[in-house]
Amino acid sequence: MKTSGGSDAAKRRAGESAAETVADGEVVGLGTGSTAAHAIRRLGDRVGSGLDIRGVATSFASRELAADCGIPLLDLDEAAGPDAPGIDVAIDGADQVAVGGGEDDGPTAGPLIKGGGAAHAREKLVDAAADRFLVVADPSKETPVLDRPVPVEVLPAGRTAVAEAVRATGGEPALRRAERKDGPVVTDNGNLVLDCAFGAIDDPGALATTLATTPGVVEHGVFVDLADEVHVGTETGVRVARR
Ligand SMILES: O=C(CO)[C@H](O)[C@H](O)COP(=O)(O)O
Repeated sequence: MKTSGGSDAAKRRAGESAAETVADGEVVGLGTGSTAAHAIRRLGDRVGSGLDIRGVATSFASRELAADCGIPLLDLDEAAGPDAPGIDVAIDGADQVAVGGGEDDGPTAGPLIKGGGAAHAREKLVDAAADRFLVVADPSKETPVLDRPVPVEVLPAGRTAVAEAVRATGGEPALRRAERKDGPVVTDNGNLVLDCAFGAIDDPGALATTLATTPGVVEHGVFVDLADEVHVGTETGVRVARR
């Protein structure tokens, strides 16, 4: 399991806080990464105590962990068809989340960057299909303005064309390389990832549209208008920002 960012205790508080909101009978999208893994483990504990849920995994890694934790699983196709149960809630991590001031009603949940684990294509399918999407994060992920490189999953044959298109919009693409093998990271879908630096992203919606309409792009890691709640674990508790 890839880990990143803040303390494991903060990630655990965030993941467990979101897992506690899941109710009996729900279908639950299971995110990817070290923070979402805490939510999956907590859900596994609750299943062991009688909670009746079914999970929809967002990656090979989350499927393996959920199976190890005893969570019954559905494929996304089984969960999302016209006569299917749908997804009640998804719990997933983020590499960066824009959290607004919200002085009267508390902090507000804004857009995200995801894909540090190269799972953002399936994550977006599952998170967007859910009635409630809960983001779990530690404080190192919060920012007023998104500025991390955006992971862009590309068809291998489109790698150079997409890189040129990104440069034409002022971005700087870098092919993600594997740490434990010579060569690139290959996603669960058999594609490559370009991490594209744009500096401060003043208009995430516009960037999302530009990337989504670039031929060769399978999916990008800008998630706009999807998060309903952001559970931020701290060293002492959990803060929740709402949409
Ligand atoms: O988007 C993701 C995977 O594609 C992860 O949710 C994101 O990278 C956060 O991971 P972590 O909780 O380990 O910091």
